[in-house]
Amino acid sequence: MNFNKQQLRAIRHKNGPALVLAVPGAGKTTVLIHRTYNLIKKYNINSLKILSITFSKSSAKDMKNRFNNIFTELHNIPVKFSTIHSFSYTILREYAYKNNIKYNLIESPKHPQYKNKLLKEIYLDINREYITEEKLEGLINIIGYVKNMMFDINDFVQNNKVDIRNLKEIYNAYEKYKTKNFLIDFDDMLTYTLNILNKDKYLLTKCRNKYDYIQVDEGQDTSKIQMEIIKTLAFPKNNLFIVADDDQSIYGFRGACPDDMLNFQKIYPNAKIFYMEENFRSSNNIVNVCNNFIKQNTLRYNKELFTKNRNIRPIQIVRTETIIDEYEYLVRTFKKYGDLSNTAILYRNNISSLGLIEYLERNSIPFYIRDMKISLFNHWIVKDILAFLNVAYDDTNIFEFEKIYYKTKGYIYKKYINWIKTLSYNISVFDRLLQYPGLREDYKERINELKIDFKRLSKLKPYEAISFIEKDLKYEKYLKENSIKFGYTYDSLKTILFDLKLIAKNTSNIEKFLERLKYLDYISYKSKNKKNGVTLSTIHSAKGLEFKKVYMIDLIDGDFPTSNSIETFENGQVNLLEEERRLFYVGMTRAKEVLDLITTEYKNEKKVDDSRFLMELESIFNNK
Ligand SMILES: Nc1ncnc2c1ncn2[C@@H]1O[C@H](COP(=O)(O)OP(=O)(O)OP(=O)(O)O)[C@@H](O)[C@H]1O
Repeated sequence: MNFNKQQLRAIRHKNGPALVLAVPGAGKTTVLIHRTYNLIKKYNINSLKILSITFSKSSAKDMKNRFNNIFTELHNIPVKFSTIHSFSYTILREYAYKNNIKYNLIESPKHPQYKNKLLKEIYLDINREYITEEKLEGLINIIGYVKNMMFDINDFVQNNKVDIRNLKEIYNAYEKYKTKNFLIDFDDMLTYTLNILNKDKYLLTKCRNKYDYIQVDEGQDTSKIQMEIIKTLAFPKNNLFIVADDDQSIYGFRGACPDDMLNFQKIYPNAKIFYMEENFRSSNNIVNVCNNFIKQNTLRYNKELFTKNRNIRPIQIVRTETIIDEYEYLVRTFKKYGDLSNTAILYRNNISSLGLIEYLERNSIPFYIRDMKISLFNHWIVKDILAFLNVAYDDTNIFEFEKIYYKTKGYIYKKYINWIKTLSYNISVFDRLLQYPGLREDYKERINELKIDFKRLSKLKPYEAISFIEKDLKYEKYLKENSIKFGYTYDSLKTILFDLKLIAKNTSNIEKFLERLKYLDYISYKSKNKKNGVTLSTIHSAKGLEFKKVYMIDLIDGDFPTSNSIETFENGQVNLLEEERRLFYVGMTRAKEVLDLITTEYKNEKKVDDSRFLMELESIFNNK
């Protein structure tokens, strides 16, 4: 590979702190790998003395593979690429061993005190209501944010508006329970490690002596506490080499804090700063537009993104009428290509993949889902719909009815449900309700009506059944009234119903519909090992990757950028909207040759606006 001057300078850097500030596709990872080689081969550094820290397990693995593939002659020399968490864990384990403590990690769903389960129980205990999966994810992010930013929970609650009731009490109860039972989660790994390094001089010296060179990839997404650990370890040699692109910082919500990057020379006055502004990845068309796009952010180091690559194809904005047209556009395009392994569909929110999976599968387009963290088919809305259907087929099923009685019409109270549980389980729940002592006539009428509606529901085909639940059984009303409380937009919830109807449309009966859901769930899960299809990924998970062709979908204002970021922007705060813009930029800069930005005019039968980022891009196109 012919390195440019900027890359060579960075690769040859040996001692002292250095920050490589680079643009996307500038070869940050490439430089880090070649510098590692240089340290070992040219400067004769023992490979065991070099610690390279990456953002995620998969990037540690990718980097190790890239290193081994390029430098085959070093394949039997141990080179350490590790995440900050796994590295911290080794320190924590050693400390625990020395002090005869046994910490238990509660991040696995198999653990009896699994973090999510524990938090759900604490939430229920304190707030007297169940927490939804999304809210739980939000709660976990907030806890992670507080720890990663090294905030005190009292200060945090005082200075921030959060939509989790009794956050402070939940946070404290969670901490107390873990401490008492020697349980830790991923965030604790970091807090414990920093505490250990601060109080155990023996371990601190041992760690400092172990590594002479520390390198950090994706420095922009390192959190405050992670940076503290790294700085503590590197001291006093301070042979710290960080590669970063502040424009690609997309984990602010989890505590990523590029401030230390922006203040690097204040922390290390003798630091070298290398700029790498040449992009080797993308066509000239893509690079030029991306450069102008990101310049609209105010919170950034100014860099000039450029490339010597030629023009290939202008970025295309594709406007479709409906989401279905969006899918059809993709299918039509993909059918023209043979190999899809170098193609990606990127989206802001995981939920965008639900209908897409159905459509791609039905059209025999192979796909690979990169970050299938949760099963979408286990979404609570899907579970609700299944509960409605189960009650329709067996109206004695109190357990299923309990999941939905307050989500449908009829105004049934919890006390009625508790009472009817004392009656025979072989009788219809509606007949049992009718026996409730002193029930008013109008209530009886409502319950009778509900009983008839559920009977009717049992006779409908899947598509009609979901529409019936939505409209006639007033599930839509429930979603509308509760969406904000749950922290969603009503639209995003409607999208799930829309996708379910899309799946239902092609099935003739409920068994077939359930089979189809299970099948889609199964192939989505299995697709993890199938890398020859088009890659489906959130932009967050596509970080660091590159594809010849990229299709960004669902580019609708309110979804991307999120309505929350728009609202805070309108109230004078730019940071959330700027993080959205960076995310958009990360998505666009994954493309080498083809970049299509796709939006739709109607979503859930409602007219929607194009993402404001598309307008910004159009004005960039027009000013050229
Ligand atoms: N000097 C060079 N000549 C040609 N190609 C290069 C050079 N340096 C890097 N590349 C190529 O450019 C692409 C981008 O490199 P790399 O993935 O290391 O960039 P990056 O800065 O880590 O990107 P990003 O931050 O956008 O994920 C890769 O395909 C890499 O092989």
